[in-house]
Order: sequence, then structure tokens, then C-alpha cells
Amino acid sequence: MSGATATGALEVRDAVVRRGDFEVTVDLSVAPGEVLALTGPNGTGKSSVLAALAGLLPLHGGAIALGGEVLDGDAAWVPPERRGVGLVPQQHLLFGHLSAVENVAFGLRARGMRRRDARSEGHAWLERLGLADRAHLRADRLSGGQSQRVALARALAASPRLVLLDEPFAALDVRVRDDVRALVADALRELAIPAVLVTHDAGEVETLATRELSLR
Ligand SMILES: Nc1ncnc2c1ncn2[C@@H]1O[C@H](COP(=O)(O)OP(=O)(O)OP(=O)(O)O)[C@@H](O)[C@H]1O
Repeated sequence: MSGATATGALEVRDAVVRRGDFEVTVDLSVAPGEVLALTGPNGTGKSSVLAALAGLLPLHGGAIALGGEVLDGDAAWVPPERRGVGLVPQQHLLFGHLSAVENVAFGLRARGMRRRDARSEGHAWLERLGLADRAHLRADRLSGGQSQRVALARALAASPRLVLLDEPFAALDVRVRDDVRALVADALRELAIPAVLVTHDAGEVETLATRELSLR
């Protein structure tokens, strides 16, 4: 997250997001501590909007600002690694050859934290998400739901200034889903940063989101 300094609200104005022939224009603002649920039918551009916020898809118009710093638009462009954004995509991209704890520690190391401190912080996050006993397993030996929890721990551990969650609980077994949701809600409250949650689950909107924006 080096280079990321400002904290504060996410402001998206007339942002034109394109993927192939698809195009959507969005306006939204999310204050620190708020969780905006981005909902709507399949193919309406929810994941593409998250990709634009993360800097993986440049805008074709409008602007994205975070804490008053323009990330994209108005001739400005901040690359993904300098946005301070914690993204949990639908296909969590863990490093398969690294252990669960090394995956969580990776972002902390990238921010300059010492190896030992990063590992201990990584352990604390895995424990929090109920994965203490999987910390030393290679990520490619984890189940889908376990990998998803490691991806959540990795995103939240790195002190992001914006969190983007793309159906983060969909792969979780019903027995742990409510607990993990509650843990993530607590973590988001603690971090007091804006968050955007893509979901098809009305219950999740109810329990986690402070507001909802439905794409059509
Ligand atoms: N790599 C791609 N190249 C071209 N078009 C794409 C690509 N990825 C997605 N699209 C198109 O962009 C549109 C928006 O897709 P996106 O995944 O953002 O929607 P979504 O609302 O997140 O959908 P879902 O609820 O199914 O996850 C779709 O019409 C899709 O076909």
C-alpha cells in the first residue's frame, strides 16, 4: 500500500466502465464505516465496477476518488498496487505454492513489515477467521471455502483504505457462513473504511450493508 496516504470516502462520479461491448455508468459514494451493497441481475456489471475501483479496468469517462485523491479520471491514474484497496474477487487469487499464513503475510511484507511481525499478524487474522489449524498448509491444498477465508484475511490484514468484496461468502458452507459474515462485519467496523460488497443474497444486504445500489 505504499504511496497510499489519504483516507476517507469513496466518490465515484459518472464513471464509465467498459468490458468488451458491455458498458455501464455509475455514480456512488461510500463514507468510511459504510458498506454499500452492489446488487442486480447477472451481467449488469457489478464485478466490472469492482475491477474499475481496484484499478484493473481503466475508466472511459468520469472519475473515482478516495479520500479526496483522484485514482482514475481527470487525467489522473493511480495503479492498483498504490490504491490501498483490499479486493476479494470471486476467484480468489492466492499464491498456491505459499502457505495460508504466507499468503496473508505477503501484503504486510509488501508494505514493509518485518517477516516475523507479518507472520504473527497473519496468524492472528487466520485465527480470527477460524483457520488457525490451516495456517501452514499450502494454499493449493485448501478447500474453496478455506481459500476464500484466507483471501478475506489477506485483504483485511493489509490495512486497506477501501475494501471490495465480490460475493465473498458464496463458497462458504452454511455452518460457517454466518460466523465469517459476522467476523467480517466486525473487522469492517474496526477498520472504519468504505466497503463495497457485491452480493445476490438479500439476507447479506440486510445484515452487512448500510446501503444498497442496484444495477439494472
Ligand atoms: N473479459 C470479458 N470480456 C468481454 N466482456 C466481458 C468480460 N467479462 C465480462 N464481460 C461482460 O461484461 C458484462 C458485465 O459482467 P460482470 O461480470 O461485470 O457482471 P456481474 O453483474 O458481476 O455478473 P454476475 O452477477 O453474473 O457475477 C457481461 O455482459 C459480461 O458478458
